[in-house]
Amino acid sequence: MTTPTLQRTPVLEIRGLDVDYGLGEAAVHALQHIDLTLHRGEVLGLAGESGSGKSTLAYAVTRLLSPPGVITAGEVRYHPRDSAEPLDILDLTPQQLRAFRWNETSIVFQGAMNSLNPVHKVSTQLTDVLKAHRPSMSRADRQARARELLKLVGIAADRLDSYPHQLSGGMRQRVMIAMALALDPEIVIMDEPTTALDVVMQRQILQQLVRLREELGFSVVFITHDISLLIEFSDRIAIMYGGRIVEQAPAADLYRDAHHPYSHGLLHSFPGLHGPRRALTGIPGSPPDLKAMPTGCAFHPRCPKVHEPCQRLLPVLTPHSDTPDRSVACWLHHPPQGR
Ligand SMILES: Nc1ncnc2c1ncn2[C@@H]1O[C@H](COP(=O)(O)OP(=O)(O)OP(=O)(O)O)[C@@H](O)[C@H]1O
Repeated sequence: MTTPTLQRTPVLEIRGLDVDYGLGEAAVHALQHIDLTLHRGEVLGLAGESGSGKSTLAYAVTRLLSPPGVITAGEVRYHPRDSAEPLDILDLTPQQLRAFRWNETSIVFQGAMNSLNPVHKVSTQLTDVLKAHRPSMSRADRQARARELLKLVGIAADRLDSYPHQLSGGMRQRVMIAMALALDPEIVIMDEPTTALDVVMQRQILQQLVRLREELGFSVVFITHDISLLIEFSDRIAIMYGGRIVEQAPAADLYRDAHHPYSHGLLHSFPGLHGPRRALTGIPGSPPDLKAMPTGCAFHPRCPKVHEPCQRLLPVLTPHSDTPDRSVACWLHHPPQGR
């Protein structure tokens, strides 16, 4: 776990975000009422089983959702560093959106290292990003920036002349991270950035990313299936289940004491890298089918703590009264009143 010097200034505020795949009766509600804040300089981890909506959230906030995905409600407010006025990303024109992407935010997708163009040298791929978005930059400056970017991610500058197939998987992934940082974005979204790599390489790359974040001050949304990596490298974690956030907490607090039975199950489905041994229990059953969601709390059919209101009433994400930094959507912690 990192020990951040967190400034609690929001850089991205997601409010009431709903995303469907498809229209009308056939629509699948992939995200429902997502409220989430990314603070400047923090690493926010997103966890949840396959199909819980993590990638949909990443695509929606960058307006990269392709049909049949549609944003049906909500706001995504971006706070530029030098401006008092936030922008609603969902209202940006295509031209504003182009400037927003790369300049302000960038994404490293799942399996990104395989998206390098095999017929172009690393230098061309890095300088092309600069050419497209910084047209006034001279050729020499672009080359210098490309060298600097490779150095940032721990690759020797002489690799600029390599083709992707001449690099290892770890190096290709570092090149993708260098590309994501090319225009000094405020937000970097990493969707399973290191999954294809071995564990040692994954940790090295993430350690470097966290160091760069401290040096350059960007914020990170980090999505991975690997909960131990998430706990180690995130400042805060949001747990998703069936298209909703069911718990949010600082990573250390979540690790010590998860409030939602689903978070508890996720954390006890993997062996921790540090700390005392704990019994692995896993989670019985499988993730919900979004086309036939259970009534009440979507987790209730799998929940070891299920009790009366859970089948009937949907719990909403509610801040903890003593620690407002934590919130949970569970009737165990916020019993229904008068219903
Ligand atoms: N193009 C699509 N059409 C219909 N449904 C989709 C589409 N893309 C995603 N979904 C559905 O939306 C839900 C959320 O998917 P998403 O990929 O965001 O989950 P995820 O948590 O990122 O999963 P993973 O960890 O496997 O990447 C899933 O139930 C999925 O079936």
